[in-house]
Amino acid sequence: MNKLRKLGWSSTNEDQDTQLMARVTTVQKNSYRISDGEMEFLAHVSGKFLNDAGSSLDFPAIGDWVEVKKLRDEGKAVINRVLPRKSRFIRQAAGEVTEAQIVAANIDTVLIVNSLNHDLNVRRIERYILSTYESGAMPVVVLTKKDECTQREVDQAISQVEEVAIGVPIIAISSVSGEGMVDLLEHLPIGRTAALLGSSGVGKSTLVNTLLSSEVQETKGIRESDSRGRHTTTHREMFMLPNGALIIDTPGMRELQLWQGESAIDTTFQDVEQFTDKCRFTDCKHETEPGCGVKAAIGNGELTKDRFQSYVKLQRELAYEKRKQDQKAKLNEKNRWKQVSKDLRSKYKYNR
Ligand SMILES: Nc1nc2c(ncn2[C@@H]2O[C@H](COP(=O)(O)OP(=O)(O)OP(=O)(O)O)[C@@H](O)[C@H]2O)c(=O)[nH]1
Ligand SMILES: [Zn+2]
Repeated sequence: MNKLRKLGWSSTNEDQDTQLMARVTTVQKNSYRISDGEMEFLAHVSGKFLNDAGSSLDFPAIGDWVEVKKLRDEGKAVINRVLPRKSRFIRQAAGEVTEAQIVAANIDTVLIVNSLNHDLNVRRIERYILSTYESGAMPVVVLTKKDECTQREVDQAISQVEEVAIGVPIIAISSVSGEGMVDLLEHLPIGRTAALLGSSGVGKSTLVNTLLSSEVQETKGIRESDSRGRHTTTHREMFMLPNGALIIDTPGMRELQLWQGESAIDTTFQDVEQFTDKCRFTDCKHETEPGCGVKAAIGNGELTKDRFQSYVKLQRELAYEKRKQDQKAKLNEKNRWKQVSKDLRSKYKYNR
């Protein structure tokens, strides 16, 4: 029981048989790393699970609590059930190929990370706050790189953010000087699970390292019982802080920023889009085409080049993410069917 608490097990599901419970710490291609707070297992879903699963949302995600059958000697486990989720982040389907996917589950607190020194994007923060509430988690806005700003700049940024983050804690920190870390840790108590959300370069990895560094050896907590020392090279996505809080830092959450950017691109780049609407050709690349509304707007000073460039950049990132996602989805689907048919084959053998 206590070992599960360490992993964030909460009293709301105390009627479960805790001997069978474990938490998903990493999702691999067709398998999962799970921990019961004492030992780590390589886990697969059971054949029945596969047969019963209606959609990809039914499959385990990082942060999920699962009911398992443990094969201690082998360090393996079979997942029979995913427990109801307290919160969940979903990456929405794009096109027909990609199905909605769970990115992470049972997150209590989302740290919405933004950098103070450049690019403080209030609209983006607003969007992240909304999706955090939608997921069932609570947001905390973290403004990084305080050491690079004057107090006046910090105050200004905070009051800007306050306008879209009513009732949301806003904490300015510096991973360099350590300022604000104590305030931040107040939102990360023992057994609480937090995840990081924020654009590239705002300092997410640095923040995790800073939070971990006070007693680095304790970060092994979740994985240390891997007696044979295998699988230790797996990319670590769930960390325990020295104070007992859990941090999920998964690429899935990092990609989420772009997926959400997509639906919000219209509102964020309305100023640009009013000009693309004027282009003569609907598939105008805004390069050398005649009758380009964007070129005209840049020419007469209604639109700045910089603004247009960041619009192009975001669109490019989105297109790239989408391609990557579609490819991954195809692969997943293929692997899943491979697994299903393997499963059927083994059942068939067994029945004879
Ligand atoms: N001055 C200052 N620099 C920081 C701080 N935190 C991070 N940085 C720097 O900002 C840069 C980006 O930091 P990362 O932690 O890699 O950013 P990230 O959000 O993890 O970026 P991705 O991995 O691309 O998502 C690095 O050069 C860090 O050294 C801070 O508090 N102060
Ligand atoms: Zn154009």
